[in-house]
Amino acid sequence: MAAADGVLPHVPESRAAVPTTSSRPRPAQSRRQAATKRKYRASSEAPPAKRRSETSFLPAKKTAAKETPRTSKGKAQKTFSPKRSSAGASDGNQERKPGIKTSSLFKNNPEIPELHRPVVKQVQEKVFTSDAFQALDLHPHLISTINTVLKMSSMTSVQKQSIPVLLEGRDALVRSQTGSGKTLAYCIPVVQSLQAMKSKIQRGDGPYALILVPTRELALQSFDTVQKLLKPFTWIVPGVLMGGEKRKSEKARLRKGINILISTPGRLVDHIKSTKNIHFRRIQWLILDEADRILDLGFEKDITVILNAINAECQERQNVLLSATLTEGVTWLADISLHDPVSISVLDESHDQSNPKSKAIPEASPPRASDELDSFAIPASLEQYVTVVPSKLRLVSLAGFILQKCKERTAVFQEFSHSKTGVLLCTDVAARGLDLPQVTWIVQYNAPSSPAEYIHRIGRTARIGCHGSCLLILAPSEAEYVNSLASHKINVSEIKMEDILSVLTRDDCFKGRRWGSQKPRSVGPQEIRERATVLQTVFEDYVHSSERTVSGAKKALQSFIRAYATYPRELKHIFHVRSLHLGHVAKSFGLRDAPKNLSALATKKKKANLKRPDLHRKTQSKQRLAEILRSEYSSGMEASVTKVREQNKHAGPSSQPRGAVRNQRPALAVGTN
Ligand SMILES: Nc1ncnc2c1ncn2[C@@H]1O[C@H](COP(=O)(O)OP(=O)(O)OP(=O)(O)O)[C@@H](O)[C@H]1O
Repeated sequence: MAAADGVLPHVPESRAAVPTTSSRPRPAQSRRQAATKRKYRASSEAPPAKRRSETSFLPAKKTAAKETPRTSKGKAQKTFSPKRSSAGASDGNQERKPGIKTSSLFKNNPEIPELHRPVVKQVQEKVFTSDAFQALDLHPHLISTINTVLKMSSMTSVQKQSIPVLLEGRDALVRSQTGSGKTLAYCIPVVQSLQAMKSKIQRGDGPYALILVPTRELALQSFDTVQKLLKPFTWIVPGVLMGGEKRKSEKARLRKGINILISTPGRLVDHIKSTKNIHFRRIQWLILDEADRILDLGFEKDITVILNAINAECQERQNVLLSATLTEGVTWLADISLHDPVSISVLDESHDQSNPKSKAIPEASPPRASDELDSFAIPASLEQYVTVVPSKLRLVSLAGFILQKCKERTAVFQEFSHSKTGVLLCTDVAARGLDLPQVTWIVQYNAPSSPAEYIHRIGRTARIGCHGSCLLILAPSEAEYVNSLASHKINVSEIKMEDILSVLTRDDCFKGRRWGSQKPRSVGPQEIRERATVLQTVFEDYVHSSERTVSGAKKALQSFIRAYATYPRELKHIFHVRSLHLGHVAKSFGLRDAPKNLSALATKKKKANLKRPDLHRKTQSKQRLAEILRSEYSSGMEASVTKVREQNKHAGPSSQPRGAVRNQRPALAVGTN
């Protein structure tokens, strides 16, 4: 048992607000076997009391040796009224009301394995150079805008390498780490070249540059940068198409004229198919930003449609493809979109700079899931941590961690009133490209499905040389994932769960109720358990306080479980729905038990899977489609949803937009100053 080996004193369980069942000392091996068996048991098959192991919070031997005999208070479950239990957190109320179960957080958990994480040498890139923008052959007004409006003086490495190449008129494939300044690496050359055109650009000319990005948030972010750079060049009009807005008003803006057009692929295809006012006659630049994400979201066919539409009207243009991670998919996209590109990789400056590519567009063949290259560059200023937490304790650990990272109350209040701190609860929609400079911690409440996804999520912090940290929360059965990260040269340090939960001892609002006239005891592991239980009970009381919140928690739980279906084959032995104890996972969403239909669904799916793998594939693909229909990416892009449905009809499950289900995975950004 890794947690707190040999350091924590034991407090008799029977005196706790949430007493444990007593158990006799058990040899380590049989405990391990019991843990393995439990691992494969769904909530409907809850283990009988006599097979329950002692808490995983203390070292096995010590717990066993100091075991307290069962007393009349030592029942598995205590009951409280929701009102009392919430209030009890602050007033130490001793009353109990029957009917509502209190969480037994520290029992029946699988053992937390010792993390043997290999230490690997991470790939690193230099972010900044000492070269000023003045060194580039740019319009003086553009330079002063960069200096005064954007408040930037020296170039980043990727900017120093890319801008001159693009100003020469070459196509480029640009790869550099998250938060290294790729947006300006293409925006500056686009603005420089368009303002310098001999015949001055007219608004009514339509698009000269097309910038494709995967999400609306990114579209707005790039639009903002372009708009700032265009300050001195008011005759060039930027515009954004991204769904969420009425198509009619987008059409009207297109009719008036947009010279630098920023769009998500789905929305653009929508307009290509339905809007007469869109044309590509004068396109001089095609930029594919966050190319890997564009592919992850299943936009391959949209990109092919867009390329064909542009090629039909104009052949001569500059093409740029940018990505933080290089995948086989990105290489495929480079093949179909770039002509004789310069390959720019900040990581490896000696890389072959001439890499002729054909401009012919092959059949859109979706890239394979396991297509990431071996290692990824991570900002040197980004500290990475992992914590192994049993499912039941996930929610309180997350809350404890957030509490730990926030400051004492008055300071927090003052900062909040100035909107400088906050916690952003988000899914993977915020994992790519978003530039939130104040974010100091990224917490991953569940693991990403690929190292590339991991890199993008953590890349929302430690941007442009700033300091940042990240925490990945893993279940005990998922601890092996650190080896998978290490094989991609990703190093993580461990934070113990009890160190996270110890923050609860700092505030008496988490104090548990006392039995009888017991004196307050010193702060120890038992105190931490009690307080974690109080916090969990507050969560459960809140969730169960209305049908709406219960239903929300159930949906979140369902999404969480479904997301397990999307882990690639090579990670299935680590992340598999069968390794989850649904009742325990339910607690991590504030539910007291696993919803009945959920376990039925899992069992049914398991059976179907065993008997008819072909049927299973079909069910899975239907589920994926359902997810896509609900996905946040689909909102405002009805046409692409219909199109996805069409694609599935004609091309079968292999053409499913990859990663769409992954959107449901929760990620979390914590911003503290
Ligand atoms: N030369 C520079 N000097 C200072 N700050 C810069 C410079 N270039 C870019 N930045 C800032 O760095 C941050 C990250 O830039 P950007 O979003 O372009 O990174 P990125 O490489 O596209 O990241 P990702 O791959 O995560 O999308 C932004 O806040 C941007 O304003």
